[in-house]
Order: sequence, then C-alpha cells, then structure tokens
Amino acid sequence: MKEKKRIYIAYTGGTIGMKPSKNGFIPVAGYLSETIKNMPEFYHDDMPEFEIHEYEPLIDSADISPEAWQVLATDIQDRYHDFDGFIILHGTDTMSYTASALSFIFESLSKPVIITGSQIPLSQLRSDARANLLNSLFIAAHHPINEVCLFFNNQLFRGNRTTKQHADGFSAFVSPNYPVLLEAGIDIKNIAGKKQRTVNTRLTIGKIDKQSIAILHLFPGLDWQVLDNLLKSPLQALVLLTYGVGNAQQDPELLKTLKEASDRGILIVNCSQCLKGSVNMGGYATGHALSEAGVIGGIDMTTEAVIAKLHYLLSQSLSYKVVKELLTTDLRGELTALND
Ligand SMILES: NC(=O)C[C@H](N)C(=O)O
Repeated sequence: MKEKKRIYIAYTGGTIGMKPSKNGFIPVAGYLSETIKNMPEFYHDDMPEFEIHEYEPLIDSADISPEAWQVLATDIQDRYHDFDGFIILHGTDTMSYTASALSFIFESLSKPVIITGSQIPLSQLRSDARANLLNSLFIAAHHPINEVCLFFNNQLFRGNRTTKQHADGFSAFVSPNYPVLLEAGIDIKNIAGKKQRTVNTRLTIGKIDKQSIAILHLFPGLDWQVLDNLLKSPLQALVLLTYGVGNAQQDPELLKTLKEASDRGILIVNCSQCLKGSVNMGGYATGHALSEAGVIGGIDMTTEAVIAKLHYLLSQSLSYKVVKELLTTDLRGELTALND
C-alpha cells in the first residue's frame, strides 16, 4: 500500500470551529477537533493523515496581526520537514491579508500551503466547512501546488491574488486579476496551477513587523486637509485608492501635497478602486500627474497584497529606492509584470 501523505493543520480560529453562544458564534478550544473526530469522511482511505495544532487563543480573524503572521510562519518552518503539506484554518474576514503576507514571508516554499475556513461553522447544518476542509486536505495530498493558496467554495486560488467579495455568501472569495488554480468539480481540474515537485529543502522565512501604513479612498469632495494631516503623521507608506486605471482629481493642492510627501520618503502606492484591471498612470493626464508627483503604480495587485507587501518590505533592511523598485516587481506572482 502506498504511504499516506501527512498534512499539518494550523488552526488559528475563525467561524469554521466556532460554537453558538448567547452572544453569537465564539471560538471554543477543542471543539473543532472533537467535531472532526466524529466525521468518518476525514478518515477515508483516500484521505491523508493529518495532525491538528490548535492555537491559543483561537481568534476571530479581525484580530490577526503581523506578529501573528510571524508566529504562523515560524510554526510552519519548524514542522516543514515532518509534513508533505500545510493547511491553515483561518477566519474569512482577513484571510486574503494572511494569505498575501505568508506568500511574501515564505521565501523558498516548495510544499503546498492552503488557507481555508468557512462561512458557517463545521458543526452546523448546511456548513460549507466540511467541503472546504476535505477538499483542502485532498488537494494538499494529491494535487499539490507549491505556493500559498486559498481554497474556498470549490476553487483553489493563488492566495495573494484573492479578496473577500461576499460577506455572507459561500462564494466569499474572488481572484479578480489571476485565473483560478484548480477547480473542484466531479474531477479536480487544473486551470492555472503550476505543478512542481515537492522537495524537502529548508524553508527560509523573512521577518515581518507592524509598519506605519494608511489607506485613503479618494471620493469627490475629499478635503485635502485630511490627506495632509495623514501624511504629517509618522507614516511610511500610503495606499491611495484611485479611480479607474489610477486617476485622481487634477487639483494642484493634491499634487503638491503628494509630491512633498514622496520627497520626504513616504511611499505612495496607487491602487484602483476597481476590482478588476490594472493601474496605468500613463493612460490619462490625471494619472500621469500622479506619477510626476512620485506616486508608485500598484499595477494589478489587490489592496490586501499591497498592504502585506509593504509590511514585509519595510520590515527588511532595504533602502527606500530598493523598496520602491520591489513594490512594482513580481516577487510571488502577486502582480502581472508589465511585459507579461
Ligand atoms: N467566516 C468567518 O470566518 C468570519 C469571522 N468573523 C472571522 O473572520 O474570523
């Protein structure tokens, strides 16, 4: 008989393992593992062996942080040699941020890492957790894609390309600018997943700390004083959510404020408010003016990927120039390089 693959499950919290209480769903220690023990399908002959490591405390993913990302990455690094693949059980609210952050922190990943969760707890009727976890385990063992992936509602995505699009539907995630990697239907269909041999080399991980970053969503009538105040705070980077392909109001006051901030060494990244498509500051005069003011194009990265990338890059000892360059460089498949 073929030896079974071994999968490590890092259980951080989220709805998947929650229990109903009089104040709504709450994470309860031991509850998820107990529920799984009573589900024979997880022990089917075709399923891999798995070990669940429950974090303490279990959290709602609203409480995730760069410090917690570092703990998670170190945990996986410590167990890297003992397992064939890794699953992270996580709340959906910030799942795309964690998937993006881990993609950057893991600097030499050659085994599958799949992050998943659910909209309804595993123990509840009509839960999506059973399918999400069963498929994640099955895929990690039998269809490994050696990168940080996110599995939800029968689709395996590149983690750093995802965003949460639905607050209460089962199709909670989309990958607006990159195709689905695998589709779980009657068969597991490979769409854009790159198959590579799983090798047991050492996993190198990078440092990640909390950095001073802000996001500003442009809208008609935005008072520039608000932006000015934000840029006066001890800020390292600002993500500017602009219109369409990266356009902003053609107001000299705005451009002057941005130019001064970027001259002071604040990184200003231009991301579109649109879900799909890419920033191209050469497209319109309004966008061109931003690039003249020192604003960096976020290309087709999700806001989650940009935030994670900024936390990661600013945690390395890199010069402003190098960080600026790496922001627009494809590090882990998070952006479509302009010549692709
Ligand atoms: N579906 C979920 O997991 C939502 C939950 N609030 C969380 O993100 O932890």
